[in-house]
Amino acid sequence: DLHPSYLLCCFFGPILPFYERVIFACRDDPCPVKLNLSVGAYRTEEGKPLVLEVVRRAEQQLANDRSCDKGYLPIDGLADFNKLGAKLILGDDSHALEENRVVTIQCLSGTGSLRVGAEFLAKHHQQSVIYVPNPTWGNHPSIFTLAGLSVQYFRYYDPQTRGLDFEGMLEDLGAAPSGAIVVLQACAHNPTGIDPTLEQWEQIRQIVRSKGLLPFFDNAYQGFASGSLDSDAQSVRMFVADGGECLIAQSFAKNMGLYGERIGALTIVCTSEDVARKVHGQLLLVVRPMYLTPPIHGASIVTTILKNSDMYKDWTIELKGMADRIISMRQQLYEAIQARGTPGDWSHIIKQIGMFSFTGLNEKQVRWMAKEYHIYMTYDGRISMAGLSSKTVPQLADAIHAAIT
Ligand SMILES: Cc1ncc(COP(=O)(O)O)c(CNOCC(=O)O)c1O
Repeated sequence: DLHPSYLLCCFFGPILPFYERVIFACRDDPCPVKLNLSVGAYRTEEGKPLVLEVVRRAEQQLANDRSCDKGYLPIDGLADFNKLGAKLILGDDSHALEENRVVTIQCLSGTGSLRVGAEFLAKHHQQSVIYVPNPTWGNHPSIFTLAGLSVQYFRYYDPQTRGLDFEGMLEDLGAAPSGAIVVLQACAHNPTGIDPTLEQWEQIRQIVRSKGLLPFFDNAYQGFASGSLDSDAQSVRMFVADGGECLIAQSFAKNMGLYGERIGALTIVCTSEDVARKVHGQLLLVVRPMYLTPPIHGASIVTTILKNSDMYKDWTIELKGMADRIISMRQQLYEAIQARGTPGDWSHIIKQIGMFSFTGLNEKQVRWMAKEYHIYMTYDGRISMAGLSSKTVPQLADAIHAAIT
């Protein structure tokens, strides 16, 4: 009969994911000019979180609407949200939507969509092997393993070129067993910031289809990468257009700034309306014992914005503003590094896209920069470009120069 505290101590051992260790080290650093570049959330030029103006207007409209209540949503969430969210990623002219081959259910943001999809696949898909990029978002392996899938990796990042290991990726996908699930980050790859070109996506699509692999898109940054919702959806739409099956995890955390509302959706594109109907029923059986029904507020905000053409337009303007600020930070950091004559080719800083940049700094250099310059990033050298501002770019460029030379 183990004493309860003994059990707890077994669980809360010293091993914290490196992500948390960096967060705590930064939090505990008393330096007034410390710089936290490890958090994957947008910050303004002033370093503050951003609530979009259009979100505030939508919330005001909801607050004034006396017909709104706080009753349970259905298990699959807010119907209008599901419909509008599916159109956002698949496109207004999607044949899959016209042919009723699409199932979309509201889930707890991107993470919840990935988990529900993984639980569904573990239960119904004939292959339990799921391939993820190497490297990938740190939470992917746990989400899929806990759902009962067996995680394998395909080559993705080439440390020599600090770019995509495209040949290695194709070779690994070509060697995957038929029916294996393949996780593809739709845009703004986390942690590398490296996306395939459209031509490369087409080659990836051909090998996935020819090998009978099942694509599972993680679409956490639509519109946030390039500033265009349609451009950032091209990889997904390329696959859906060929009539094959795929899963898509959607998040409104980054592109609508709704991190804490936990609003997202899982879309499964099927080969027929009849299969879609059966898949929908099975998804309800996954969700009900997991969390019964999803939260209403975030879904109401997104639906209010997506169904009102003026609010939708205003959202796209604010969204492009966030993407443009990050792109500007990339350009400013690259120029500051160049101005210091820091050895090496740093063009990957401006070639990469989205929230993150894989700097190529090693763990020793990252730890030294934290100690000497109070600059914090994950130990794999990933920095959140959203954490930078025009004022702090010189501080980071100085630190990189000192760490390299
Ligand atoms: C690729 C990817 N998928 C999914 C998600 C999940 O996002 P959410 O569940 O908030 O929608 C995220 C969120 N990233 O978290 C920040 C970080 O890596 O520091 C993500 O990056």
